[in-house]
Amino acid sequence: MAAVKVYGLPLSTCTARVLTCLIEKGVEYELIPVDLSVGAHKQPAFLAKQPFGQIPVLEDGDVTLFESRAIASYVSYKYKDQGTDLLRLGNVKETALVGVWAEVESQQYNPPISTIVYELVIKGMYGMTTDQAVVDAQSEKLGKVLDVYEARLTENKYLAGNFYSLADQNHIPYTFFLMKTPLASLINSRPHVKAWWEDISSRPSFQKVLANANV
Ligand SMILES: N[C@@H](CCC(=O)N[C@@H](CSO)C(=O)NCC(=O)O)C(=O)O
Repeated sequence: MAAVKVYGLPLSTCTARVLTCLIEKGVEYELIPVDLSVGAHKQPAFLAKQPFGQIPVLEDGDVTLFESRAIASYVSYKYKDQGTDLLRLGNVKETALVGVWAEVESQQYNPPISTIVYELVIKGMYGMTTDQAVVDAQSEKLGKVLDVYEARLTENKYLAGNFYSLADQNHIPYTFFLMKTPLASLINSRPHVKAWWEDISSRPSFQKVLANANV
């Protein structure tokens, strides 16, 4: 029985963000499915773990956490001496740059890409109609963010420097879904961004998340 429990669904983007981190750090975990389709995440038992009623939640002994990025940071720090060095704690400048680009993912990249994925992927799963005006507006915003990434990745193999880090890793789940839409062009039209995406998404950790989700 693994000490670490993750409540979520294997291909929910935010659950995948946590699972990818656990695997990259070589941490055993048990995934406990939460059936969103029946509203299990809105029931009192789950709300007691996650007051906003969203997945994922991580339980590690007497620690119960939510917010996937905070969970990934916790895992990266607690298990800093095993698996990939995702926080670069031996070099304060590198740690700081990991923090900058992890925040860029959350504040600049996530808002447009999560809206695009909702409109082009999630809505379709529930027979809802895409709002193309929203997609167009968010595509323009994401394009501007990716222009910054293209310039950064021309100088550095990864976002925080010439090392893979949590900053890169946090991008993977939503970008995976974007690449299944016609707006994959936003990534593929930028050569350094495209090379970066192909590199980070081919890592065994994320490939194992996909395999476990039968994708
Ligand atoms: N900022 C949070 C977002 C969690 C979230 O939206 N979870 C979704 C599934 S993943 O896309 C969710 O639980 N949706 C159901 C709902 O919001 O009711 C995080 O990073 O963990």
